[in-house]
Amino acid sequence: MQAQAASPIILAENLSKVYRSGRIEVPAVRGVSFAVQRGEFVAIVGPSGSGKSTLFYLLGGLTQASSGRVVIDGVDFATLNDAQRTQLRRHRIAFVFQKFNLLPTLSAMGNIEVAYSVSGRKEPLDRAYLDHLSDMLSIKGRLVHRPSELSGGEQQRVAIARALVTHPSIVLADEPTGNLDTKNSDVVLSMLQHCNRELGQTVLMITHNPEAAAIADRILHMRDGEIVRVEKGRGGGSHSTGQAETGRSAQV
Ligand SMILES: Nc1ncnc2c1ncn2[C@@H]1O[C@H](COP(=O)(O)OP(=O)(O)OP(=O)(O)O)[C@@H](O)[C@H]1O
Repeated sequence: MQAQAASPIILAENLSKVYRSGRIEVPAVRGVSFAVQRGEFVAIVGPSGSGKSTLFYLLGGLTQASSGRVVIDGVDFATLNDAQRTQLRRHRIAFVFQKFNLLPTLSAMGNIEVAYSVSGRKEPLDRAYLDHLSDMLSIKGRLVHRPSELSGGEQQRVAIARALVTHPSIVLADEPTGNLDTKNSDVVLSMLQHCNRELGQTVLMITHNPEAAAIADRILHMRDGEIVRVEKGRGGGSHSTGQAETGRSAQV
């Protein structure tokens, strides 16, 4: 495979994942190659079962590829042991999921603090930045409450603050607006846009929602475990170069 001039922050090369259950094999991701440039906003869309979440887990190092490789900022996941992989994930990547995954016994603030401490950063939590995020996400007055006392939209906004307060270089979001009404979806998408445009963070978002996908620089369409089409989004960032070789035919 040809080397690329610009080094992508995320590189997937000939990536495949086959789930095996007894004698049954499900090829969920089939030979996918693409690159995401630093500061790019990429959306992944596709019908249910097309392999979006599996690709997401592979890119985040949450599951191991059956073949092919994922390289994050020059580091190949396959060269790392479990502890190193966790370390890379915690330092570079923030995850946002459709289900907010907040710990029920802790307040919103407690959730953010625990996640920050688990992230293993040496510097103390940036309270001023958290204040800024809380303002942007309109959750300032809600941080003392437990998840059960928050609406779904508020819970997701807390989850976004929790993800962003670590200043991650990559934000991976799996259906972040999937459980939200339009108003809350708009807040979440604006926040992702903000961290991409103003803070230069790389965002990769899976979505079923064409409106949400349209804010990206690039939209990758998946079907049957493959990327079948690449489309330019409204984001129009200037980063969409340097696709891996096999993704080139679909490049915009
Ligand atoms: N743990 C698993 N074991 C076996 N098969 C799985 C597993 N997880 C996913 N699959 C199968 O892999 C294929 C891709 O699933 P995946 O969840 O990645 O798709 P998706 O595009 O994210 O779907 P959705 O939009 O419905 O979430 C599907 O056929 C699914 O049934």
